[in-house]
Amino acid sequence: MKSHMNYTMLCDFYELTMGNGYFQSGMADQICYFDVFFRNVPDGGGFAIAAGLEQIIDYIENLCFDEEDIAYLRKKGVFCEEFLEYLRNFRFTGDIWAVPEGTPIFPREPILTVRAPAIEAQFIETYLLLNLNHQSLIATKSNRIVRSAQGRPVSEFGSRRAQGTDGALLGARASYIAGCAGTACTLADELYGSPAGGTMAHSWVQMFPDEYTAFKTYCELYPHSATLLVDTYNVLKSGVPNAIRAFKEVLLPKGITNCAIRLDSGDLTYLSCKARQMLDEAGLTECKIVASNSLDEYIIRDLLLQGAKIDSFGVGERLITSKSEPVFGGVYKLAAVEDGEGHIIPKIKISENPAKITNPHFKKVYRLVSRYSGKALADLITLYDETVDDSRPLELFDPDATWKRKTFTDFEAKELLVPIFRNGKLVYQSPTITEMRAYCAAQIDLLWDEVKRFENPHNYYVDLSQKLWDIKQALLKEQGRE
Ligand SMILES: Nc1ncnc2c1ncn2[C@@H]1O[C@H](COP(=O)(O)OP(=O)(O)OP(=O)(O)O)[C@@H](O)[C@H]1O
Ligand SMILES: O=P(O)(O)OC[C@H]1O[C@H](OP(=O)(O)OP(=O)(O)O)[C@H](O)[C@@H]1O
Ligand SMILES: O=C(O)c1cccnc1
Repeated sequence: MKSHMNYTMLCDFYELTMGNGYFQSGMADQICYFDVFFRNVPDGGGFAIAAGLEQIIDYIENLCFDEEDIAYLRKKGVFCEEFLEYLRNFRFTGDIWAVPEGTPIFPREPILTVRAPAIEAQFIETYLLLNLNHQSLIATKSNRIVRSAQGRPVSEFGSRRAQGTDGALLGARASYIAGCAGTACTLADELYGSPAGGTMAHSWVQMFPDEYTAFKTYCELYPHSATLLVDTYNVLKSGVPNAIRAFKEVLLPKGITNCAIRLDSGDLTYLSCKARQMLDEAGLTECKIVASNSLDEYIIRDLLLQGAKIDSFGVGERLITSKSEPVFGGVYKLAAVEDGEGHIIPKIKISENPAKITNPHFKKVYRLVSRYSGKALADLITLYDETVDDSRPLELFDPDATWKRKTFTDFEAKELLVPIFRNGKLVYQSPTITEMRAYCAAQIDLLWDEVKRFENPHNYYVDLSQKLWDIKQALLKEQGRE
């Protein structure tokens, strides 16, 4: 990263008023456990992809109020002087566990857990959520689009239609982790290493006296990366013929056959098939066809079903805004507190909607992967001090319909949440973005196709251990809800 922006004040005001309240009520140092989890996979998908952790690490490491912040808060007239003084030395001193970026995640399981003194744990909620929510949303959407392209590269083209600078930059980052081949966004490459590249705009073609001169000039300037936009005037009557002429006159004499055209309007199936035929007849069999124009996973799937001859896709607005479902819905909920003598007291949040009742206590998440098929079987949420013994058969049950039971054998149990901060100190070495991208692809490979399909995906099991289930039931009973 080039520069560190301090986002300490990017909190919801109630985090400060509650902090001031905890401070004045003598609860500042009470240790709390909060979980981040989400409830629904966007677009009715079978899984989501976690992203945004690196920005959270950066935020936590740089947490501090400066004199201007303190003066501003004093002016609000609601904070006591002792609390403002406390904020002067405010740092994060707690623990954080999280799933690595690129991990496939499922509803209701913790994807990040915070253990920290009350004020600190409460204070970081908004920044944590906004990062995980945004980048997980874009990673999830991007991965759907990438999968719909069935191995053909997808470039992220959305900066110009993104919702603000972070929407563009961090969206490009998340899309790369999730499988996009690169981005049109130059700064996203410089900052995060998502490879930047691109083609040309219609204005380039319009700037020249004629289309052929525009193409020829571009090929002369960039002989090794010429992708010519062929739809400014008429794709089949002028765009493709002029591109063929430019390739033949400028590139072929140099022995360069690696070139491309881009289609950005009209019927992409019809035009790509016709263009393919024309290129092949001209001997340009290696010339690739790129398509763009308000694409998403459904249109791409449709184009390929129709037999479109498209080699790669540029996808902008519908990816970078996750247009079809623009909210990820991750939440931050209190799961437990400590009583001062090291005992963990589980806490629950009740709702009329059973799906919204939280899972109490300090927890771990295991992913069970079959040694036989190599596929993920289920995730199991346990108490923090439970260990899954994967050398023995394990019976799991549906937490909402406990008579539905299944025994798993011959599996490997892998913990998903890894330590990120210990006593305020960073203990995690972030992988490179390329490693995250490779990890993401490998983890998605563990999922059955049934979980990955777009329509009515198979419901992946996220179960509770017996001990955790018992504690949840006991808390529900206490609240008269059982
Ligand atoms: N064969 C196809 N099957 C399904 N959808 C397609 C096909 N070809 C193109 N599309 C999609 O249809 C939509 C057409 O958009 P639009 O109505 O703006 O037409 P256009 O060709 O872009 O027109 P314009 O010349 O104004 O740019 C885009 O989202 C595009 O990706
Ligand atoms: O449709 P999207 O998925 O968002 O993909 C990005 C779009 O952005 C560009 O169009 P724009 O009209 O902004 O500029 P141009 O003149 O270069 O085509 C490009 O040609 C794509 O159509
Ligand atoms: O490089 C491109 O072709 C490009 C970049 C941004 C938006 N649309 C297209």
